[in-house]
Amino acid sequence: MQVDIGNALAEVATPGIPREALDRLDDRVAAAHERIEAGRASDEHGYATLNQPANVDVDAIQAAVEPFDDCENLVNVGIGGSALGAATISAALDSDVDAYYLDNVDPKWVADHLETIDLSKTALNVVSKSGMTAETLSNFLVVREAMEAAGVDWTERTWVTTGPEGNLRDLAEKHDLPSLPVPDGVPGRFSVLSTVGLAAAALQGHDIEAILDGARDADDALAPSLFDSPAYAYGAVNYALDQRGAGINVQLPYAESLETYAEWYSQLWAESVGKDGVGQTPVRALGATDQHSQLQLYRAGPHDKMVTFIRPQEREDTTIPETDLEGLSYLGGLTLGELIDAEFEATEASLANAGLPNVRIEIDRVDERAIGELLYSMEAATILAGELYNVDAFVQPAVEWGKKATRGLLGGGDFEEADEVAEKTELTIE
Ligand SMILES: O=P(O)(O)OC[C@H]1O[C@](O)(CO)[C@@H](O)[C@@H]1O
Repeated sequence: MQVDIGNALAEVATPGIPREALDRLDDRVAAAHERIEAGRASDEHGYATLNQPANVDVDAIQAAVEPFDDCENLVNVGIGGSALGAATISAALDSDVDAYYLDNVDPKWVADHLETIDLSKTALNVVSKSGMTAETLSNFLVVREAMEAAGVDWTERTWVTTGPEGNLRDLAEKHDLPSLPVPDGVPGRFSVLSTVGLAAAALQGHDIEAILDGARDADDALAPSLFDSPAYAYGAVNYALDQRGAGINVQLPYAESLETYAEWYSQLWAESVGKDGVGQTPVRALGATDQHSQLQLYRAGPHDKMVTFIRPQEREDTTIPETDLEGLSYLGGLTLGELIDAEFEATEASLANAGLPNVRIEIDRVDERAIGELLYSMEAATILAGELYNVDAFVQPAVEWGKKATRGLLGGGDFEEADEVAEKTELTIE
């Protein structure tokens, strides 16, 4: 993986990072790296994330999914870190198994899926670190009922990935379901390179050893200087630009297979650094599509953002047929890969020309090893940024109020503010 930070420097960008400021920041990166390495050495909560490749029991994962190797579909019920990592790998890589990620509790969306998926040929993976998440348990109960209605023995089609306690662990024990543990000391959003992300990948026939090899490549590339470490360079530049006013970071992958990656990155970054009034806001976008949507704002709007361009250096390709269409004959004989790469470079140049800071991330190709390297690198970048922001990157207390309010509104628990859940003045426009 390569990270080009040239378009984030003050020589070309506003806001930009003066080179001497980056040199000073590098001293903080070195100290942060030392802190991270100490946390890894003692398998400290959160820092243990970066030890994942060595801690994954690949044989246990393969054994857990082996009973389902006849399935045509995977339904993964989970939300947040219990879905987005596995979904990122599914979206990136080809498989004969159709994977569906039921994370949201949109009733029509869930019902439509259950009407179209042949549940008799489906493996159900229920994933929840806590085993208590309302969306996940509700969707599991709905899918189980649909399986029963379809005459499918759900206990023969289900495995569970969860912590040592909670409703899902109880369910697995009660029905003797195959189950996988979630790793200790790894917050859900950081758990893709563990059972949480890799079991679904294994079931889809992906080479999880190659994914872990890519993660090891990224681990090997960590160094006590941002100038020697692509992952730390990215985390440090995001932080430094945020400090200078680029409070938004647009994730702009130029590959449909990386669109879900932008969603995964958004949770990873936002839940990790969004604390104590600080934290850059990740925005999910897609190239070339958003050149016809948001680019106007990126180039001519406020310079309160940076853009992260991501692309594979190698692509499968398709030739554009010759044409005599007025003004478009130049496209004939080119390939769609040449076109999207030209758009990538032209859009990057357009933003650089307008002085908007941007960073280029390039991976070799969209395959297991490169995906593993990208995912691990972003985990390391986020952990480094947490050190630079001086926040605890491994908790997410701000999500709890809403959860309690939801339970309070539904009678699922005491929540004294329930009747003040949405304080607003009456000004409804009809
Ligand atoms: O895996 P669980 O415990 O169901 O949590 C799902 C998601 O919910 C959160 O805890 C936020 O509410 C995320 O951090 C986590 O990835």
